[in-house]
Amino acid sequence: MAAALRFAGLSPCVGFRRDPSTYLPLSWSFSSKLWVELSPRSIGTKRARGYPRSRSLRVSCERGVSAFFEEDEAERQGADGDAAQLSIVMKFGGSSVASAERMKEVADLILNFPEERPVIVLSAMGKTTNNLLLAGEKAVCCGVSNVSELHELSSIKDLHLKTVDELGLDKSIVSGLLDELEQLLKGIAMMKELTLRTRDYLVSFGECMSTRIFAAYLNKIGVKARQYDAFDIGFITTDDFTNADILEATYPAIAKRLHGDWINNPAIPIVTGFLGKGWKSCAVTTLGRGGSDLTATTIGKALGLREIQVWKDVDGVLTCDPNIYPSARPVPHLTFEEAAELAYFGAQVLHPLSMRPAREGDIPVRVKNSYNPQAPGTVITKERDMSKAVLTSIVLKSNITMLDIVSTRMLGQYGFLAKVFAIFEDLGISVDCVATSEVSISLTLDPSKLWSRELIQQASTCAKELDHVVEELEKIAVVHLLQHRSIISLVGNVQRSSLILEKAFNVLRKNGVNVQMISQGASKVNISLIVNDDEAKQCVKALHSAFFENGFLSEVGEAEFPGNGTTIPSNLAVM
Ligand SMILES: Nc1ncnc2c1ncn2[C@@H]1O[C@H](COP(=O)(O)OP(=O)(O)O)[C@@H](O)[C@H]1O
Ligand SMILES: N[C@@H](CC(=O)OP(=O)(O)O)C(=O)O
Repeated sequence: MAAALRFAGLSPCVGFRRDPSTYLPLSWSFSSKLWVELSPRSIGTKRARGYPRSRSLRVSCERGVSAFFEEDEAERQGADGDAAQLSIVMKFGGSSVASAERMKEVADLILNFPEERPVIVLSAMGKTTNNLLLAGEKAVCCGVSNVSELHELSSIKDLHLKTVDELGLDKSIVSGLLDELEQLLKGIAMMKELTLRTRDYLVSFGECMSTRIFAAYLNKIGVKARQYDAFDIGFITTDDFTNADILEATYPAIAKRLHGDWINNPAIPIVTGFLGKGWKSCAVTTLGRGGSDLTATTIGKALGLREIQVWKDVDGVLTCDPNIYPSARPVPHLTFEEAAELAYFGAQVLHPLSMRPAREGDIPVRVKNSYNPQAPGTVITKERDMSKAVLTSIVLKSNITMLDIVSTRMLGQYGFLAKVFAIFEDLGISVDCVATSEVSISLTLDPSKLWSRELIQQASTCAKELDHVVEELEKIAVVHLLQHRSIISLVGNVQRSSLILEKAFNVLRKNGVNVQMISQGASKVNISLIVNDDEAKQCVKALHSAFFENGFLSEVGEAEFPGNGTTIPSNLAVM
């Protein structure tokens, strides 16, 4: 859904957003000051068909100069011919493409929907990203001559060469990248340093290899496919290596590239998840762990697709992390807001930012199980019937740091909260949950920033950073740093917060647990309870039993899941 526009002899490209109130940068490389606006006449028809019918687009620059453009003929033809449009995006995570066998199954799955014209987004095979990160860390201190012997490097090589072999493909599809990877690790060993920028380049090998293998396999079995590296087709990000944000300019750029190629020579696009290109550095960036979900929703919005599918190894978004509670059940329907809150508060199943493009584009997201495609999965949409909903899911985020901050001045001191938050702003640390009075404040620190540092094993840096926060706060307050806490988030219909809290506190009281802080976000879909780390898992199990397994009024009730005879563990007290 892109159009090439002619302007003063240039052909900058734009994609069309669905929201008529928003404007697009015409082209990130062309001029960030130039914006494109769809003429009002085009909005209605575009919403209905996913493409603007109007041929006239008004373009204005900051000084108010306007001009009219004409769409490129070839793309107009493509856009008008509905049969030619790409229709959905399907993202397959690492577990879905962990082996040759799995890749064949994914190919079958795609072929089972011949009426769809999907864009495919793939993550790295199995545990490849973790192995790349570990190999990088070991390379820093193992010495150049020992790099070839690194266990993680051997695992990566074995997995990819075996997969290529079992799929009957040529070794050359990955051998060049594997050599390059080894050279990179030797470079890291020589420098004895692994910067965040190099780390992102290092992990990018995972997605670069999985997509090349899969595209080659599809071509081999007679299904035309084309591989794309996201950083080469317009995924423009900030330069925050390991946690980059996608910039607005990405949408028109990828729409133009994917749509243009599809019109000229249709082939299923196979795109690397997780990766982007820093807008200043032009280096490879990554979108944070699990970032392929975000790649998929970004493509969905950019192309105005009908549906975004994320294929996992579970039957959808579950009522709780199955690693904590194996009998957790699939949640049939969620709103974008609920899913975003679940992801933000720690449910590993979705990337925390992945709901944003889907919500902005109003495109349904379906979470499906590639190991069990028959399962209905979870559908995530803008709205759902909340009349019977109470609790949707319980999420646990462990190893949280909590701060109790009490003003050293007496009551009536205005500006205290502002001063506290200014300190966090200065230090670039964001806050998760907050509870306040006029002179005191309890808060938890957003661990995502600290997590990424933990990943690179800079625990000492992390501790130093916390010391620094406390030092600054102690200039205006008495501060207690409380570590090893957990946030239990109750995501659901907070219109019924009294009911949820009554039930939850009864369960916690019977289990002898004292809640140390409670916070209800403005989003009104989440109540967070802070407890000690060592009590948290038991609490989640007890809460899950009480809310989902005792006939308690809940949208996820027995009627929808007949025959689920899960028993309550005997060591838990529930209502
Ligand atoms: N509420 C939840 N619902 C579903 N899965 C969850 C939830 N919380 C944690 N998980 C974990 O998330 C995993 C799926 O996410 P992820 O590993 O990122 O998938 P993929 O790599 O296939 O994209 C599941 O295997 C499960 O262990
Ligand atoms: N491979 C990356 C990106 C990703 O999204 O992976 P997955 O879809 O397997 O969670 C990671 O492990 O973080």
